[in-house]
Amino acid sequence: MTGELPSSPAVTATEDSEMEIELLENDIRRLRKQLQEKVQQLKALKKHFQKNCITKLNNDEIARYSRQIILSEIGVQGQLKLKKAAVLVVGAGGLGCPSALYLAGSGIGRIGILDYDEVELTNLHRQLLHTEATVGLTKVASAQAALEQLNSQIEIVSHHTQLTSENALNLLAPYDVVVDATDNVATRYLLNDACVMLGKPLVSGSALQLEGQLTVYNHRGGPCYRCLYPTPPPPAAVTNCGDGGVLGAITGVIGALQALETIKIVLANDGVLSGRLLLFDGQQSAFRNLKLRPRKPGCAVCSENPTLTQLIDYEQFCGMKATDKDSALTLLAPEERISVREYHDEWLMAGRKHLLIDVRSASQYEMCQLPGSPINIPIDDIIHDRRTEEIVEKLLATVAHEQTAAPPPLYLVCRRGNDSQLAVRHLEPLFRARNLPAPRDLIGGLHAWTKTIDPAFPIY
Ligand SMILES: Nc1ncnc2c1ncn2[C@@H]1O[C@H](COP(=O)(O)OP(=O)(O)OP(=O)(O)O)[C@@H](O)[C@H]1O
Ligand SMILES: [Zn+2]
Repeated sequence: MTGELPSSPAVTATEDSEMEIELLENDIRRLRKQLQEKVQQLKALKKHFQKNCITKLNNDEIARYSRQIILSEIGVQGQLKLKKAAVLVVGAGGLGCPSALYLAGSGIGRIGILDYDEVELTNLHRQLLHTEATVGLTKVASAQAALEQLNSQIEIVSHHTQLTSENALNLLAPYDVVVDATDNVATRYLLNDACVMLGKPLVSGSALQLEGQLTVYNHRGGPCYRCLYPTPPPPAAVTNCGDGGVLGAITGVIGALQALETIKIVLANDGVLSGRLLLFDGQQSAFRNLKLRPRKPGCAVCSENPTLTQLIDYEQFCGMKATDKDSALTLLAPEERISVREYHDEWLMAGRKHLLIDVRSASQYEMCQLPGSPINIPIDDIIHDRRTEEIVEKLLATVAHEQTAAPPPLYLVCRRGNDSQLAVRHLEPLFRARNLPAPRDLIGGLHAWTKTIDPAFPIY
C-alpha cells in the first residue's frame, strides 16, 4: 500500500455529474432569459396590435358581445372601437366596482383600476367585485381577479397607489377616458385639472345615502368641474359614505351609468351627459336632468388663457384630505380631552359620577354603545342648540339629586373623535358661563375604545 489515494472511478463519476448539473443549470438560465425576452416581445407586439391593428373580432368575441353588437348603436365597428379603447377607473369602491364590471363585460380592451386602499368588511354591501375571501387584499388586486374571471379577452391593469399631483399626469396619459369613482373633493379637483391638461373626458359620479349624481366633464367643449365649482365647498359641508351612509343599490345605479357614459364617449355616440347633471333620487325612484352652465370663459384651468397650468396641492386648496382614512382632527387643547384609558379606569370602572353623551346619529348609536349607559344626543342637535339646555338640566339635576355641591363632569364621545371635539368646542363657552365643569371629549372615540380597551367592541 502506498500513501497515495487511488484515482477511483467513483470520484470521476461525481465530478462528471457535477459538471453536467452545472451545464444544465446554465442552459436553464439561458432559456429562462430567452423566454422572458420572448414574453416581453409578445406583450409589446400585442400592445401594438391592440392599439393599431384591430380589424376584426375573433369567434369568442363575436359570441360574447353578440347581444350588444346587434344594436344599431354599436355594430361590429363599435365593438372594435370598444376593443381599442383604454379606460381608467379611479377608485375601486362603490362606484368603481359596478362601472368596471360593465366596462369589462362590454369589451373595453384595456381597463386600468387605480386605488390605494384594501378591502374591508364594511365595503362588501356595495363594492361587489370584492368578496369575503378578498377582505384584507388590495382593492385593485381583488378587482383585477374578479374582472379577469369575467372576461379573459381584455387587459386589466392595476395601479395600487394614491393618485397625487406628482403621479396623476403619467398615470392618466395612456388612457382615453377617465372615470372618477372616488369619494373626496381634493381628488375630484385633481382629476379634473389633470384631465383638462391632458384633453381627456372625465366621467364623474357620486352617491350618498339614497341619492346619486352623474355628469361628464371636459367633453367636446362642455364645462369642466372648475367651470361650475371654482372654489371648493367648506370642509364641514362635505359628508362621505362612512359618515352619511349609502345604500349599495344606489352606487350600483350610478356606477352602471358611468360605464354607459364611458361607452357612449368611446363610440363617439350622441347623448353623452356633458353640460347636464343627472340627479337620481332612490327614495322616490326619480331621475332629473338639469342643464349646467356652459364652459366658463375665465375658468382657471380650461379657458383659453388658463391661470392654472400645473397641478397644485389639492389637499391644501380644499382644506381636506384626499383620503377618507381616520383623519385625526386636533381642535382641542390636551386639557380639554381625556384618553379612553383614563376614562375607562378612572371614571367608568371607578364608578365616579359623570355624564357621557354619545354624539353620533341615532342610527349609529343603535348599532353599538359604550358601557355605562351613555345618552345619545346627535352632534347636529348640539351644534344647533336644540338640546343643549337638556344637557345642562341633566347635570344640574344630579346636583339636586345627590345633594352635592358641584355638578359632575361631562364627557363626549363619537365614532372617531372628531365630532366629539366639535361638540366640546360648541358647549365650552356655555358651560363656562354657567359655572359648569369644562366638558371633555374621548380622544379617538369608539375606534380608540376598540383598539385600547375592548377589541370585541364593534368597529365600523
Ligand atoms: N386619491 C385617490 N387615489 C386612489 N384612490 C382613491 C383616491 N381617493 C379615493 N380613492 C378610492 O376611491 C374609493 C371610493 O370608494 P368608496 O367611497 O365607495 O369606498 P371606501 O372609501 O372604501 O368607503 P367608506 O367611506 O365606506 O370607507 C375608495 O376605494 C378609495 O380608496
Ligand atoms: Zn373649466
